[in-house]
Parts: sequence; C-alpha cells; structure tokens
Amino acid sequence: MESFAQAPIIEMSRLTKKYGEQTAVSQLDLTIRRGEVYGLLGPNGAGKTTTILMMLGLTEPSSGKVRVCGLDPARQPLEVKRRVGYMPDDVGFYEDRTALDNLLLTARLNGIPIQDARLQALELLERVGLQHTLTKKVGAFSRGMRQRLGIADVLIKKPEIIILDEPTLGIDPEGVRELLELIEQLSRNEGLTVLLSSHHLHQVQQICDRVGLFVQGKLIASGNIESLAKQLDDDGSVTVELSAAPWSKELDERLSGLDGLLTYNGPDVSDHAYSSVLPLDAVITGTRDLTSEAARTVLDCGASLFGIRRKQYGLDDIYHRYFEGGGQLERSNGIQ
Ligand SMILES: Nc1ncnc2c1ncn2[C@@H]1O[C@H](COP(=O)(O)OP(=O)(O)OP(=O)(O)O)[C@@H](O)[C@H]1O
Repeated sequence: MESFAQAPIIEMSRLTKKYGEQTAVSQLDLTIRRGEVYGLLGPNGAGKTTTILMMLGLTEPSSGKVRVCGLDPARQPLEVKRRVGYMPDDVGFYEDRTALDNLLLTARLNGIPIQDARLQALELLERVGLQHTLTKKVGAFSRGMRQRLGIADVLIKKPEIIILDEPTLGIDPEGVRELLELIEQLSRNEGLTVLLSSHHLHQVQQICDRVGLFVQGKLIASGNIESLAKQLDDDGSVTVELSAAPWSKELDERLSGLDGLLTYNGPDVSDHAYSSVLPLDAVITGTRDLTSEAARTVLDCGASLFGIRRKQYGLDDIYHRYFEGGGQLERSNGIQ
C-alpha cells in the first residue's frame, strides 16, 4: 500500500492552457507527492505561473486534468484555496500596518477566531524570525522581511500545500539562505508540500527533492538531481579529470591506450613541458569508470598524481543542456 508520505497531493495529466493561438502549457503530466519540495524551474514565459494559476483555480485549463488534494480547482476553487497557501512574487500587504496586524487581517478573512489568530500570528512571526519587529510598519520592511512575512501569511490558514513564486527575488545572499532554510524546515518538520517556482538553479538544487524543467510550455525533464544527471549522462560514458606531473610521452600513450577509452584529451605539451614539475591536466572519457586505472597508470609512469575526480554533473550542466539544446526536447516523453 502507498504510504501517506508518498501519496500524490497534486496530479496533472495532459494539462494544457492556450491563450488564443498561443499554448502557454502543453500536455503537462506531473504528480507531486505529499511532503515533497518540488522546484519548477524555467526561463521567462516557460509556463510556470500559468501552471500554478491552474492549480489554484485562478485560470481554467483548455484541456486535461488537474487535481489538488483530490479536488478540481476549476469547480471547487474555495476548497482548494483553503488547503493551498499561495505566495506570489510580489506579496501585497497593508503598508501602514504592522506585521501582526496584517496577519490578523488574513486570519479574519480565513475565518479564524481572533484569540486563536493572535496566538498563531505571534508564533508564526517568531518562526519566520520577525518577532522583534512587532511595532514596525510593513512599509518599512526590507524585501527579505516582506518575504518572510509572506510565508507567515500563507501559513496562518494551516495549508497542506504552499506555492511560492520566486520567493527569493531581490533578497541578499544571507536572506536567501535563511529563507531557504525556513522553507526546508517547514517541509521536513511539518510534512508540508512545497512548490517553488524559480530561475535560480543553485537555490532549487539546495532544497528541492525534485525539480521540473519547463521550456516553452513543456515539462522537458523531471526528477531528482541524480536522475536528471543520469538523463544527461544517458549514454553511460564516464568522464574523469586528472592532474599529474611530470608529464611524459609514455604517460600520454598509456592513458590514451586504456581499455574502454572513448576520448582522450591530454595536455598540449612541448618537449620542454614534459619535464615540467608543474602539474598538467587531462580529461578521459570511457565506456566505464576509468578513475582507478588512470590513477595507477600515472603512478606506474613515475609521475605524481595531483588530483583525479570523476566529473559530476550539477544542475547547472543539466540546465544548460536542456535549456540551450533544442534537440533535447525530444526526451520529454514519459517523464513523471
Ligand atoms: N493572460 C495571458 N494572456 C495571454 N498570454 C499569456 C497570459 N498569461 C501568460 N501568457 C503567455 O503564456 C506564456 C507562459 O507564461 P507564464 O507567465 O506562465 O510563464 P512563466 O514561466 O511563469 O514566466 P516568468 O518566469 O516570467 O514568470 C508566455 O508566453 C506568456 O506570454
């Protein structure tokens, strides 16, 4: 039986949104599980916001299906709104009121009794690190403080899912780190499902369990970083980078003759450089991992090994490969 933690909480199948002739979201198949932190990653105009609006019932799909907590947002928007907290990229507050006042207003709109609301709001302000700003008007808040208040504002109605559109936009690095930590804690400690839309690879990589890459309305890849890296590296080849000295003709020849080698990119050496004590670099790609054989070869040739590592693909490589290589769009079939 499927455990609670793995139960789907958001399901989209063949979800499509057209604006006139333009397809903003095309045939989207995606399932997000309870408690997951999922990152929607993609350039401007990729369809991230349109997807979010369909989940919230704020725009109707042209075709296909979306279910949020088992509900159809187009038919049951209020039910969905009760369960989902949405923080747009530019949160609006009453600027001449305090953070506490703003939270109490949101609580009132959500039908929370005033006594409970006050306690909850104070607790939330502490949780997002705004407990020392109780008398300050929101108009005087920094962007980072506003975003933290935005998170408290979506949490006050105790949602099952929070959707954050570019939550770290315009915040300094320290503020970003704190905000990401807060989001991660919310998911880990309280089982909250988090959907995060972003342009920032590194931030998404830090806290998301899985990432979906959107390009031109299509979800072209989805998975954890490891599985995306595998998709990137799907011909099974392994690349090893090494640094050694002194370099010799023998070392060159033996490395380029390794069994299972696909490509060898040795240093550009002159006779003089062969005797250099400065380490030189080589890149070896094989049909399998040649790290230990390459290391042994260096030592057998009487050279010192200054470094050797199997190349690991990060989200950066993946992002560039998918976003800059139109040819990769074909891989979109059958992802979950
Ligand atoms: N109300 C609308 N009417 C017509 N076209 C729209 C409308 N909303 C969005 N679009 C178009 O749909 C496409 C997807 O836009 P969307 O805002 O979903 O992208 P996005 O990935 O969220 O981009 P960004 O990162 O800039 O917010 C874009 O080409 C956009 O111009």
